[in-house]
Amino acid sequence: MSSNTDVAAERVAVLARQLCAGSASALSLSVDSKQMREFMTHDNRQLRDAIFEFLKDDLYKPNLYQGMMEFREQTLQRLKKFVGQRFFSVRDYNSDPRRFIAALECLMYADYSLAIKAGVHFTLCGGTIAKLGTAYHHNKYLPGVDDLSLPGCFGMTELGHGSNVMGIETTAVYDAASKEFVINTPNDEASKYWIGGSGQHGKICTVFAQLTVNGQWQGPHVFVVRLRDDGGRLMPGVRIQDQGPKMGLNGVDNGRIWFDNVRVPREDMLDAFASVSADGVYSSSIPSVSARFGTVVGGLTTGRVLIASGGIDGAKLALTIAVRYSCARTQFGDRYIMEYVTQQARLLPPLAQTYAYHFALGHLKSLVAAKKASDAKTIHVLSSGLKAAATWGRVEAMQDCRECCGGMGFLAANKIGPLMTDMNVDVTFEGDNTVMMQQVARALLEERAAARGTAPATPAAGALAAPGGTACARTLAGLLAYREAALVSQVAEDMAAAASRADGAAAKAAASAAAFDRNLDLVVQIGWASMEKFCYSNFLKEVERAPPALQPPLAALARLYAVSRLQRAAAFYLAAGAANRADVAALRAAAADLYGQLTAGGPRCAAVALCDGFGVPDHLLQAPIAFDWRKV
Ligand SMILES: Cc1cc2nc3c(=O)[nH]c(=O)nc-3n(C[C@H](O)[C@H](O)[C@H](O)COP(=O)(O)OP(=O)(O)OC[C@H]3O[C@@H](n4cnc5c(N)ncnc54)[C@H](O)[C@@H]3O)c2cc1C
Repeated sequence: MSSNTDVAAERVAVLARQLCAGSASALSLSVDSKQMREFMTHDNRQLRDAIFEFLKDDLYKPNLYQGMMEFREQTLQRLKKFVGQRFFSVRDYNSDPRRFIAALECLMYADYSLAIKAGVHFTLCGGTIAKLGTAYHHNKYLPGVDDLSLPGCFGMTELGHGSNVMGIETTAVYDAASKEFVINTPNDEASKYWIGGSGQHGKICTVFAQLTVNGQWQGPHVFVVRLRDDGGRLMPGVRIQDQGPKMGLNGVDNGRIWFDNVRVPREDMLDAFASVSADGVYSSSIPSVSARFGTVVGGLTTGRVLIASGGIDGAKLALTIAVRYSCARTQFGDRYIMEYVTQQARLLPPLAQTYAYHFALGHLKSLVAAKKASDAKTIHVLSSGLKAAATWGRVEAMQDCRECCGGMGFLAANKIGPLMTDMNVDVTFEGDNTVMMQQVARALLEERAAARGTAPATPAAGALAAPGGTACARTLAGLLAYREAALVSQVAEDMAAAASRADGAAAKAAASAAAFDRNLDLVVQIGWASMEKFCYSNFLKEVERAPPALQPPLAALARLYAVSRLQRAAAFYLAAGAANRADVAALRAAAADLYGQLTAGGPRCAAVALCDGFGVPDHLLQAPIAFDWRKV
């Protein structure tokens, strides 16, 4: 290829060849799981293999009998031993984000508490210092993050302010006489709440506080605050209450923090985007408080990427266990339980979806690694939407996997149950999912307003029921795109109508915002529709990119992903007139056909090989039923 134009032209041609290429229907699909694993591992293969090998250490074997305090100590020891290997550095957060992400991703397979304790320390604390700090902070703190001599916390949330971060009340007032910031918790609702690692072990915390300099409020800024001294004693003015047992994730010591006139040296405000001079002059290249705050939190998307990744990897673990078990377990004679269509309908769409999310995340990580300023908005929107879709998808997939393993799914040794409770919080932290989906919808509504978009034309019903309809990628993609456009249009028109009835710019903005809130149910659906449209089109590109032997099973999974998402939204398409009863029946038939292809062959079927293609090492899969259910 001689130029970018040629590359783009070839890409379009390749995709066009794929669209409506017809059904690749076959009785069964063959999958080389080793080749699939290699294809699925986009980056840092050697690093991942080395960490997986290291995690064979006995310290990382599950201990299901210990209490909370022992679990916390074990998690700390696990983290210390991992850190001692120096697989990566917190500096990779900026210089090699994919390496940083890959190293932390691997921990999730060993234990979610370990992954979160490491994530809070390296990503939320260390990454914030790396991203929002400058050379002074890097030199002062990052070595202590890398060797864990300064266990770190991230202090954003307050008792009264979770999703609304701009509303935090912790204050930081600059005292020019002492050249220090004075940090205070003005009331109990302003106490920092849920702060991971602060209950017992944390020594430093990146604290978000409302900054005032010379009586002028400048909005939230981030300060590195010492919580405990080298001996682990609380610093003057810092009060911490251990939050005790939680629903899950009990290897992490969450705490509640109050600050009472805590003095922080002027240099310890993270100053990549704003600074305060010794004599108390505030300066920033970003003039408005809201834009400044947007830039600050916009730089911290890696945490969200890792939570999305954890959700996807959690689904991989649960699906590998449940699919293997379902293809080996017999019931009512010698029928494998995977032969029941109910079992297939609960396990195979999540399998397809997990592949779709894995590839979507790969795309997101490549955007993060490319570090182009022009991608900032896309990264924000995609990381928000994918975090919500992947974690909500994980919740559902794991519950289905648990049920599909019958009583065995309830046995803690079989891993799915404990993982479900540990991971349950991923729909909430790093941005509540409902609020995350709003970010996606807001971006689309803004784009539509800027483009002065109009309502999309409704596709004619009957396309899916036509010959080859459900095998036509263009038809499937078109319907997914239509749902996004139609929902955006519906909400945009309601917001515009509300604004047109109000007088004056402020009243119009308020009326429009109220209409947005009235439509929040649709707004969340916009988020889903947008992720489905993106994940499917991205999946098709991965099919084209795959080695020829992998293309048929990947194409079948891509098709199942689209078909199952359309099935879910059948009521929408019927109500819109974009589908009829025959279309809905065609979707059901297509799903059944794909289930047949994926499960033909019993224990050696494509579904098992596709789970093996996720590449979860056996020593981290652990669940006895994933190997021989008769030997639990
Ligand atoms: C185990 C755990 C660990 C955590 N670790 C940390 C940490 O280390 N550091 C840190 O700073 N924080 C941490 N958090 C806090 C976490 O980020 C917050 O819990 C999260 O941001 C949600 O805030 P909230 O709990 O106040 O819920 P809320 O924001 O009060 O949400 C409650 C409900 O209200 C809904 N809601 C809220 N606003 C809207 C809206 N605008 N539109 C529609 N619905 C809305 C939500 O969808 C949700 O259903 C942790 C939380 C947990 C549970």
